[in-house]
Amino acid sequence: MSDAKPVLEIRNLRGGYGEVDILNGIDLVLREKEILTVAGTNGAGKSTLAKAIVGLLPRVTGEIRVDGQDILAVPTYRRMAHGIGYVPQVSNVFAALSITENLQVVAGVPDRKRRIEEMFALFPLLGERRRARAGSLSGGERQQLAFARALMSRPTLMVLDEPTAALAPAKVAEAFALIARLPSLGVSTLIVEQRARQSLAISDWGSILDGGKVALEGAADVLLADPRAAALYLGQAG
Ligand SMILES: Nc1ncnc2c1ncn2[C@@H]1O[C@H](COP(=O)(O)OP(=O)(O)OP(=O)(O)O)[C@@H](O)[C@H]1O
Repeated sequence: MSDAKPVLEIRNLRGGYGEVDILNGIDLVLREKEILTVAGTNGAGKSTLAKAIVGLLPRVTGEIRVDGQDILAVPTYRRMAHGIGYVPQVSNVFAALSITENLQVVAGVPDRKRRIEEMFALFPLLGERRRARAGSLSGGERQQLAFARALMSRPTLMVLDEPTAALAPAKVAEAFALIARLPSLGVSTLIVEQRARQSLAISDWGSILDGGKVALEGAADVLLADPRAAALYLGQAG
């Protein structure tokens, strides 16, 4: 374990959508300016975990601490104030609005004009096309806008739900390169990802879920070299 301060601590997290539990007692820790990949088989509960962290899972028990504060009872719309940014798998931008408008409508951003310019400095392509409708953007550009929207509120914790799922294969490496920059912006990041090898390659830590539980966890490079992880969860190398 590193010595960095924990930003996200999850203890004995259980819950689901209806009667049946999808999360069956998850524990994990994400530390300051680190990246944690949550991988696992289809249906293991990865996206459900992301939803629980941002407050979108209807039934959940256990502990979710952000910067030491238990946020389990905090409603979704107030979790942003606790420093959480979220990029959902789909519907992550407003297609009918321009790029600038997509950034303007993010609630609760102090010094909004300056923050928008900071986003354009970070994503020059968005700045160049600021008046374009989001619906006219490519998948990769749309995703940059989704990231910019999530970063507007200056989060300390980013939750990314399968950030490469909707991208053309040629854009995947670019997306991981973008995520790899988040720690330098002071952001700790939890990535839920099916492309486990590529995601672990830019991560400090990994947790592999199976049946709503953590089946394997550890330093990302150790997991990448672990034959059990390779055989059961990571697929073929390369
Ligand atoms: N809104 C929902 N209502 C009811 N059940 C759901 C809902 N969303 C997901 N589930 C169920 O919860 C289980 C876990 O789904 P989840 O999306 O968390 O898996 P995942 O690990 O992200 O899988 P994948 O990699 O295939 O996206 C699945 O059995 C799924 O059918």
